Amino acid sequence: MFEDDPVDDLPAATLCHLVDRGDDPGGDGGAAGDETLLIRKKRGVGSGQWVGPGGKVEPGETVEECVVREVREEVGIDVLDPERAGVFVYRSDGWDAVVHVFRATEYAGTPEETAEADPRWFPVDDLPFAEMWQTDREWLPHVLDGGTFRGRFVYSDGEPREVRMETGVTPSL
Ligand SMILES: Nc1nc2c([nH]c(=O)n2[C@H]2C[C@H](O)[C@@H](COP(=O)(O)OP(=O)(O)OP(=O)(O)O)O2)c(=O)[nH]1
Repeated sequence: MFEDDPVDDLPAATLCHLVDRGDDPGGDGGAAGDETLLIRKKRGVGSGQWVGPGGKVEPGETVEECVVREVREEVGIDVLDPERAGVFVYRSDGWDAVVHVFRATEYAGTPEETAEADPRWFPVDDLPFAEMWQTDREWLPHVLDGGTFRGRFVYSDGEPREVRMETGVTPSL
């Protein structure tokens, strides 16, 4: 899957997909059923789109530390039980990365808008795919359903040109 990629040299990044189950997920008075927290990114790579919170791993930081820090910085909550759900190599004209995807169900605090992100809960069966990275629709349903994946997505001119994915595998490189 990653034989042609310099995975050790690519920048690492994280994404967090928080799933809230129960009668009133998110505590926002919304409908019953599973919901997931997405942010509308205000700046950086992919700004304007809906994505899971996350960002680049800093020097000396583990991916687990990164995902907790990024969620706190972007929406002001503490994720308590992040687990690895997937990993993908992302290649494009201007930005390449290894992206580590986490799933979580426990958190402390209430998501708040920050300078970086506008958070909103979405029903897991009604996600805004038209305003998301195109290849997220390939893997996000598996992650929200408790599954795992590995993928390789090559974009050029903003369009996915190569899409490879396997599910039900250990989410490591
Ligand atoms: N959902 C989704 N996110 C992706 C894809 N490819 C990709 O690089 N990303 C994410 C991973 C990182 O979270 C983000 C790029 O980092 P960023 O610009 O948000 O980093 P950051 O918030 O730490 O920003 P900075 O302050 O470090 O510049 O883009 C993709 O295909 N789908």
